[in-house]
Amino acid sequence: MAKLLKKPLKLALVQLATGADKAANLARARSKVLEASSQGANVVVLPECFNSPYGTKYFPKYAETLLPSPPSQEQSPSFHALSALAKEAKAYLIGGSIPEYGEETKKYYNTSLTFDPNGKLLATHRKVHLFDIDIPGKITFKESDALSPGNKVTIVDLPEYGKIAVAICYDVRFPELAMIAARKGCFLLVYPGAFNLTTGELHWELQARARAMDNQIYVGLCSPARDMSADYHAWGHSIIVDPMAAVQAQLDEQEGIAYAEIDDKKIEETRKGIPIYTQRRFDVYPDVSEGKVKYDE
Ligand SMILES: O=C(O)CCC(=O)C(=O)O
Repeated sequence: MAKLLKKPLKLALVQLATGADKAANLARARSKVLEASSQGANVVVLPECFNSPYGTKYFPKYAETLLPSPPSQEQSPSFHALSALAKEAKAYLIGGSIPEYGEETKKYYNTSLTFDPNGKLLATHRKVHLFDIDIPGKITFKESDALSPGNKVTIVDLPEYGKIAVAICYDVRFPELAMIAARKGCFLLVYPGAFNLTTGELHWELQARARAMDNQIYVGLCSPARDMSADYHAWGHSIIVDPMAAVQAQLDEQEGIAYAEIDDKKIEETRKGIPIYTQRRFDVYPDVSEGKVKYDE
C-alpha cells in the first residue's frame, strides 16, 4: 500500500483559554503555540473561534476580511498573527477558526486558515455545515442566524508529510466529508471545534473515534478550554484518535496541550489487520468520493 504519510510527525492540539479581548487571545495563542513547538510539535492546531467568544452576536463584531489576499494588518490582524506565529514556531499551523466577513459575498463565515512553517497561507476552510440545533431544555443554537456556509471540502498538502483535511466542529457529524478526504489520501482529519456540555458528553469522543474507525486514519478535535463565565460553555476534552480508533491523547476541560506521535505504520497496520479498504462493494453502493465533489470555491 502506498504511504499516506512520508515521515512521522508530532501533532499538538492547543486547548486555549479564550476571552473577549481579541488582542489578548492572539497573544495567548502565540505563547501556547510556541510552547507546543518547543516540545517538538510539527503541526499545531488552535480551537474554533479562538480569537473571539463563541456566539452569533459576537461574529459580526469580531469578523475580519481576508480580501484582498493577503489582507492588510488592519483588515485581518488574526491572519497576520497566525502567519507570523507559524514562522516563529517553524511549524504548520492550523489556526482554529475566526469569524470572517467575506468582502466578495457580503456575508459572514466561520473560517479556518492553515499556514506553512514559512508563514505562507496554504488553505482556507469555511465551515460547511452550520451548527443549528434545538434540544429542548438543553441547548438551542442557530449559527445560520449570523453565518453563511462554505461550499467545499478542504484538503491541504503539507509537502513534507502528506495530505490532511481541515473542517470545523459541526462538520465532524457528516461522515461523507471525512470519507471523501480519507479516500483522497489524507492521513489526518483535523477539526477545530467547540462542542457544549450537552452534546460534548454524548458525542465528542464518539464522533472523533467514529471518523477514525470508518476511515482508518488519525483524527484530532481541538476545543477551547471551558469558561463557565462565558455565554457558551465549551466541552473541552481536545482529543487525538489513532487509525484503530483508540484515544491517543485527551485533555480535561482546562487549558492545556494534547500531543501525539502520528506515523504511517499505524495506518498500514490497521488497514492490513482490518482490510475494509479492499473489501468495499462499490458494485452495491456508490463511492461518495467519486461523485461530484467541490474542492474549491
Ligand atoms: O455538533 C455539536 O454537537 C456541536 C457543534 C458545535 O458546537 C459547532 O459546530 O460549533
